[in-house]
Amino acid sequence: MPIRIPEQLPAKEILEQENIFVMDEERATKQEIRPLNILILNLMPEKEKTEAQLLRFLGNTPIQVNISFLRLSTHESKNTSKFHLDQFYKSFDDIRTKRFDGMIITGAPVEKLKFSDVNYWEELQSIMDWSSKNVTSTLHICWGAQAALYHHYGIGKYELPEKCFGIYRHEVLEPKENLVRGFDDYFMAPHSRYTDIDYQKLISIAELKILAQSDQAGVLIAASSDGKRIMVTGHFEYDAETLGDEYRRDRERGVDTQLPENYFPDDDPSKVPLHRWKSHCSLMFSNWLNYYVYQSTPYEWD
Ligand SMILES: CC(=O)SCCNC(=O)CCNC(=O)[C@H](O)C(C)(C)COP(=O)(O)OP(=O)(O)OC[C@H]1O[C@@H](n2cnc3c(N)ncnc32)[C@H](O)[C@@H]1OP(=O)(O)O
Ligand SMILES: N[C@@H](CCO)C(=O)O
Repeated sequence: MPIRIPEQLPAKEILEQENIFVMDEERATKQEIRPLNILILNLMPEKEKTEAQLLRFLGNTPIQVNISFLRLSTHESKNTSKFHLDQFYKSFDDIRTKRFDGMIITGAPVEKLKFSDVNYWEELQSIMDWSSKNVTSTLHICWGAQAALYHHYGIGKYELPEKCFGIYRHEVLEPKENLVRGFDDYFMAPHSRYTDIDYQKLISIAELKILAQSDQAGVLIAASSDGKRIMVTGHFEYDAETLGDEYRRDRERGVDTQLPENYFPDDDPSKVPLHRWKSHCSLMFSNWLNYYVYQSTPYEWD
């Protein structure tokens, strides 16, 4: 939340130069407060796990947050029960006339497919177009980020020689950007994907900024300059055990997935991994909800 101080206080200028969020009294007296409405398009097969992972971080705010879950009508879910979806999820038709302050589009295990071969691609494109007009800021995760970069900016993806799988060190490239406000210069974050985005095309698009990247894993966070679209290519929201679960799942199925890098203590899968990215993930979600959603969304939509 911003600090409120008198307009003339000398510290105001110093703090503004450091990019600390300072609100003068005039704006503060005009600011109205209401709960935020956040929509989550959950494309992950194990939806209940993802719900808990995201809600854990969205719940860390002094502002009330109303959550709605969105499902696709053009895809029948194999791994989540119809009962759960009917009970807790809405369809695009249910919400298309509404406005949301923020939206999250999750990852999905479809990255090896061409976008057009994903059976819900057309519906997802309609939802992404709708989000441009009806949502203040949309946060896209992993394949959701690849889909947004392709759909909105024509940035393609390509298959990596080996799965990008582990906990990698990232550098903050734009420390004054609100999304990474308060981040350490370097921080850890998980990746779990077989594909990567076309970096040359990404840097050619003036509207996009890279906020954080890793020498090994590439771009982690990119954002449009107006903050309407945030793309996170990794899985910041994953629990401590998630990469280990994916590793064991693949091994049990005879898939030759390598050990997640920099993950198990001593690279020993029998040892319990530490959660070393939780605080930065928490900060990123708080920053997103505060600066890109709450401070930017209209009090009353037209
Ligand atoms: C790059 C990223 O975004 S990473 C995020 C994805 N990672 C994860 O979801 C990790 C957890 N997932 C898993 O462990 C596995 O997907 C499992 C165990 C749940 C299921 O694996 P499998 O049995 O091999 O595959 P299955 O045939 O059930 O399909 C898995 C999912 O792929 C997706 N999928 C596969 N083919 C298609 C297709 N043509 N179009 C759209 N979605 C597809 C679906 O989401 C499907 O799950 P759903 O029907 O429940 O939504
Ligand atoms: N995180 C994913 C990658 C698949 O797209 C998994 O291993 O399940």
